Amino acid sequence: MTSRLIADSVTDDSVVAAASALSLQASDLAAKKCVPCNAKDMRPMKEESATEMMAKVAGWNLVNEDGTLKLNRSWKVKSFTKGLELFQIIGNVAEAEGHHPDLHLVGWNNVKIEIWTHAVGGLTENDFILAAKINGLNLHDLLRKKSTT
Ligand SMILES: C[C@H](O)[C@H](O)[C@H]1CNC2=NC(N)=NC(=O)C2=N1
Repeated sequence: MTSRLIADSVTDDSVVAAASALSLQASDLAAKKCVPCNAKDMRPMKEESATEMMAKVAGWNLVNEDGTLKLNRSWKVKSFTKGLELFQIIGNVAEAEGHHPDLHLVGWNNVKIEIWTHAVGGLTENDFILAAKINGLNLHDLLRKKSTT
């Protein structure tokens, strides 16, 4: 499986600059509700549109995994149990939205969250809504300092 980083909202200057201008839009995104993924007309987002959306989800990466666009973000947590707590907090948001991330906890304290719309095999606005909602969570007590990678 080859995974190619396309853009991340931390190091890409143009995205960071846009992010400050769009930070208001980020909260707009977090206020939206995910829609059921079984709509027949649902199509995966093009890479260009996804890249434009990255400014609204600070800290997330856009990757292309063998043709499937995905969002991901990693953190180091303070302990294995804090990692499980983080999964539960994010899981509650996912259940409320009816839209779910892939949760990885490896090497006891390395958390990686991947989000994409499985029903269409790529990214939809649902994925960005979920990422924006996750960004709105207070995970401070669970994360090791300097834990966003
Ligand atoms: C009907 C309902 O929207 C689907 O079962 C949902 C559940 N959660 C989901 N989550 C994600 N990430 N992708 C999906 O396609 C998906 N489908």
